[in-house]
Amino acid sequence: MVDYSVHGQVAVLEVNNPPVNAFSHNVRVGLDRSIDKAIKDTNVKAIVICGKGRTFPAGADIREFDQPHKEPSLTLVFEKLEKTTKPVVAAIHGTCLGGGLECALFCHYRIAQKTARVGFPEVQIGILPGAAGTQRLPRLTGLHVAMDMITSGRHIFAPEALKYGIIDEMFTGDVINAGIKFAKSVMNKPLEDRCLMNKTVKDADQADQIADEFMSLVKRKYKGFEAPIDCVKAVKASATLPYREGLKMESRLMQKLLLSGQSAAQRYAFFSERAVSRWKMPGGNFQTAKPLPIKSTAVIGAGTMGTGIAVCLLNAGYQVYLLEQNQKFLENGVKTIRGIIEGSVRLGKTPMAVAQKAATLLKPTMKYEDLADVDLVIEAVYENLSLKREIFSKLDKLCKPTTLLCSNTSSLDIDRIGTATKRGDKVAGMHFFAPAYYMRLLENIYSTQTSPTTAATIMDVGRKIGKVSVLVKSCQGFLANRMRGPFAVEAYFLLEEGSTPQEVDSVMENLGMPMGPFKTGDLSGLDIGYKIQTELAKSKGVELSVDSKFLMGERISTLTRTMYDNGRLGRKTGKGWYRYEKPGGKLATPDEEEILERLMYSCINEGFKILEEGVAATPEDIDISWIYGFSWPKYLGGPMYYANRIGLDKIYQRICYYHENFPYSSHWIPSRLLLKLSENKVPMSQWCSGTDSKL
Ligand SMILES: CCCCCCCCCCCCC[C@H](O)CC(=O)SCCNC(=O)CCNC(=O)[C@H](O)C(C)(C)COP(=O)(O)OP(=O)(O)OC[C@H]1O[C@@H](n2cnc3c(N)ncnc32)[C@H](O)[C@@H]1OP(=O)(O)O
Ligand SMILES: NC(=O)c1ccc[n+]([C@@H]2O[C@H](COP(=O)([O-])OP(=O)(O)OC[C@H]3O[C@@H](n4cnc5c(N)ncnc54)[C@H](O)[C@@H]3O)[C@@H](O)[C@H]2O)c1
Repeated sequence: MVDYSVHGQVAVLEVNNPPVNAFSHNVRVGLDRSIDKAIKDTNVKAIVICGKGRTFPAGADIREFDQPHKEPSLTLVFEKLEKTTKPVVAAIHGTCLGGGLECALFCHYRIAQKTARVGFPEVQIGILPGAAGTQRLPRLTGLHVAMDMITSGRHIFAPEALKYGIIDEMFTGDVINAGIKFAKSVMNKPLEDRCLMNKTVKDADQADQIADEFMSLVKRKYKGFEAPIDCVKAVKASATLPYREGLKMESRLMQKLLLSGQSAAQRYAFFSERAVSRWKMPGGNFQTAKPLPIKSTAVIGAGTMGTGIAVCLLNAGYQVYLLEQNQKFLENGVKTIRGIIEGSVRLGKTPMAVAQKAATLLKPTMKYEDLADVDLVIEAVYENLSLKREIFSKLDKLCKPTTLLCSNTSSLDIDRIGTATKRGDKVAGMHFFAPAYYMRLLENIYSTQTSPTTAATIMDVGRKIGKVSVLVKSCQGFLANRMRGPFAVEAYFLLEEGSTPQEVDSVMENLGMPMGPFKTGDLSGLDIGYKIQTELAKSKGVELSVDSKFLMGERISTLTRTMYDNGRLGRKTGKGWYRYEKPGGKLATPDEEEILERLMYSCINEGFKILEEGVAATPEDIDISWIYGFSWPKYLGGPMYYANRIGLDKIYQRICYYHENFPYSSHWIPSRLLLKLSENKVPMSQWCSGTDSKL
């Protein structure tokens, strides 16, 4: 777990725990022994700590937080480093994060490869840097930088770390050689001044003001999250309390956070985000199918989605042909794309070099012929099946045989789009979420024809453009919108029954979602719901009228049509739900529990049906889709995780209750899988990732 070697007078302690050299229990034991050995060896005059393989330790082993803590603790091991009279050098490459950075902060010196990143991402899993990080980083950087890094969890590259004094020097080339060379240069130098515990925090006199500033920032920016608040408290303590007292405060807050439900949910989300990349579909999976190389791409339609998708592709270095039917829309689209990228440069989120390259990669066009040689097309025209089929048929004839043809449709069956071509194996869905350049989720969809190679390629593109991608089977609405369907429909029904948009929204916002269903509807455009409803009716051969309350025996809301007919399309027309007149205080107080249950339990029920049908392979696929597609609060772990926390039998009973009361809404027909799991009291660990037998 820790490889020990001596090079002349320098002992090298190389942490060897792939893939990320996390400080699991046996690494802590191995490091403890190796430190003792190096201290005892009189021939050793300096010590280098580094990581084997791809990285310096990336932190504590997160999986161990679910188990009882085993000694030695990280702090206990690391304190030996600071106490020794031999200089200790952290030689950093890859990602030096969390407990890894804390280890480095106990060393007397830190050097890093130019491409290395350091940071304290603990806040993202609902905890804080609990091995003295909150007390030691401010002693090096001052409160401001430490508060920023610890409350945001952001990683910084070596040049920025050098600027803040977190590292002493940057190096190129081999880590061990650089470490040994540096260690030799500092042998026999006095060490008192290199021990952070002896230092004071340079801007301690402004502790109150800086802490207040960050407290209001985190409460606004990370509304509902507990850890950022405790991070501010712990970092402030570094300036207001003696070192040992500060450590006690850090430890108290850490224990509180570790025991909180939020951290458990956020850790679940961390592993789920990784689990969804291990996709599978009939005939292949992430291990057996290899992605095709993609260099040039095309986006069809320069509207809301097309422009956002183009930004994602351009920022990742893909060439993008942007095709429109209308010259004016094309010009506006190009302006929008430039505006988004320039705005991102101004905010420091996109490097200038990336923006300049993006400008050269964008090829606006009105000619389909320009798309003949591209490797991937993503269509984002109006939500209309016959239009999409017409475009796919044209592309099929025109593009080279290897071109993949994908649609950003929100709901249309990919099989029905694929059959317009003779290359169904190369047709798939790539469903982005609005705004496409911002929302992290990419829902990739396979049809009965799509090949695993196509799936592997679009999952790979998703990764390269920085999305969290899930792969699902095609069905009406796919995973996300199908499950979101009951959520939106119930919200409309609640209105028809007397609630106001503000009331419904605030219940969901109090749960932790950044926006309730009506504000979200205003943002996305209320015409989309109407078009989806009309397309669905058309596919069933039904003509809807203004007062249609049923579609094929199923209750539908008349409000969808009313809003559309009145031109209240949301933000884009300046009026949507939020200029809808409130029926002035005469309605009964809404039953918040019912709002929550009707919105959430209906889609949880749909989630179990999605699992039952294999549309999503795992509950993690669903939860990650909600976290990244609908900004579901990570601290609740996703709706399936949330359902499990509430108890599947309670959920099942309430679903049966609503089914009895709302017989015309098929989304209340209880899921068979939910019944089975709740009857048999199956723990979530058994219906999580890869447990096919559950079905
Ligand atoms: C309850 C009573 C109280 C008892 C008292 C207890 C006291 C405890 C005191 C604790 C002191 C804690 C000190 C410390 O401050 C805490 C920490 O260090 S928390 C961890 C901080 N680090 C992170 O959060 C890093 C997370 N990882 C990443 O960001 C990325 O993995 C990466 C390192 C940037 C690498 O990214 P990629 O190259 O893309 O690789 P993957 O992300 O796919 O990861 C590969 C593989 O590794 C798994 N993994 C990654 N990090 C960890 C980790 N820290 N622990 C465990 N496993 C990790 C990851 O899940 C992948 O595996 P897979 O899931 O695919 O199987
Ligand atoms: N807006 C959302 O929130 C959202 C989210 C996810 C998916 N979607 C889906 O994305 C697609 C596009 O939605 P949008 O909101 O961007 O629509 P939009 O109306 O903003 O843009 C559509 C664009 O497509 C262009 N277009 C139409 N026919 C064309 C053709 N034959 N050739 C070239 N261009 C053509 C139009 O001129 C228009 O600029 C739809 O399928 C929609 O369901 C939308």
